[in-house]
Amino acid sequence: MPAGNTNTLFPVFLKLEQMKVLLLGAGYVGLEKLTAILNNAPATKVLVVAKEVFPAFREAAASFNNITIIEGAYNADYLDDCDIIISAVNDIPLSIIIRNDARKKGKLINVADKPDLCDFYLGSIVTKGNLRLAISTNGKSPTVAKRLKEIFNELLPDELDEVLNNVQQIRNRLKGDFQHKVHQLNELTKIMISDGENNTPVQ
Ligand SMILES: C[C@@]1(CC(=O)O)C2=NC(=C\c3[nH]c(c(CCC(=O)O)c3CC(=O)O)Cc3[nH]c(c(CC(=O)O)c3CCC(=O)O)/C=C3\N/C(=C\2)[C@@H](CCC(=O)O)[C@]3(C)CC(=O)O)/[C@H]1CCC(=O)O
Ligand SMILES: NC(=O)c1ccc[n+]([C@@H]2O[C@H](COP(=O)([O-])OP(=O)(O)OC[C@H]3O[C@@H](n4cnc5c(N)ncnc54)[C@H](O)[C@@H]3O)[C@@H](O)[C@H]2O)c1
Repeated sequence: MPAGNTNTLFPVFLKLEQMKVLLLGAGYVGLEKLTAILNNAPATKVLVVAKEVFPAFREAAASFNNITIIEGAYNADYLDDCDIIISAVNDIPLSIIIRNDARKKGKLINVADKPDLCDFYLGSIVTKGNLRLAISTNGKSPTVAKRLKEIFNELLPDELDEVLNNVQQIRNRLKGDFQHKVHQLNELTKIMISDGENNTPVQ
């Protein structure tokens, strides 16, 4: 392990729209997590189970026909027909029960705002067209993650999406073996890491 690397989280980008998410709780935190899902992967099938559904939550879900809401208490059977779980029930003993039920059934769970109970964390997300950056502070400070998102949003040019589309077109047109293609694509994109003055790649 490289010296000083204390963050052992392994980042992945899920094709959430091909999955079924169980969201437990439809209050303030539940709404934050629903919004995170809908902002990033709007066609995801989400089953929401909550004893009480807050009006703002209902309103946010209303225009999506892929969100099903069941008004009722949690029961472990709900875990069976889902791929991953996000729990926002605002009740620590219940959250521990849900986490243990998920473990027994081999399902990954995020217990909102409870790092010790999570199998994975949600990240703070920067999107420029096809480009997506996910930021985590290893759970140290979601507020800093949010600020970094704002900084990257400002810093990254909107034209990046055009660059991605252009390079993809060139990639599709390139002939030759794999190594030749890799070389061509690396030459083509060298300018992105040059200092602009003398085209020297930044080390
Ligand atoms: C990134 C983001 C994604 C999302 O949720 O979509 C996210 N939290 C966001 C915002 C945010 N959350 C909180 C505040 C209030 C200020 C503060 O407390 O700092 C703010 C800021 C705000 O809202 O302004 C409260 C909070 N959150 C956690 C704790 C518990 C603790 O820290 O121990 C507490 C205290 C609860 C309490 O005291 O009651 C824990 C987690 N929150 C995480 C993710 C995971 C770690 C991510 C990482 O590795 O950095 C992790 C571990 C688990 C998880 O929930 O997945 C989203 C950014 C949205 C954006 O980009 O705009
Ligand atoms: N900034 C704001 O606008 C605002 C507004 C409200 C609350 N808050 C903050 O948000 C926090 C509370 O939000 P929250 O989302 O954690 O709690 P919450 O009370 O808003 O929501 C909890 C959800 O879990 C559900 N639930 C509880 N037990 C259940 C069970 N056994 N089965 C199924 N569902 C169950 C509830 O019905 C509810 O839908 C507090 O810290 C509060 O200060 C902020």
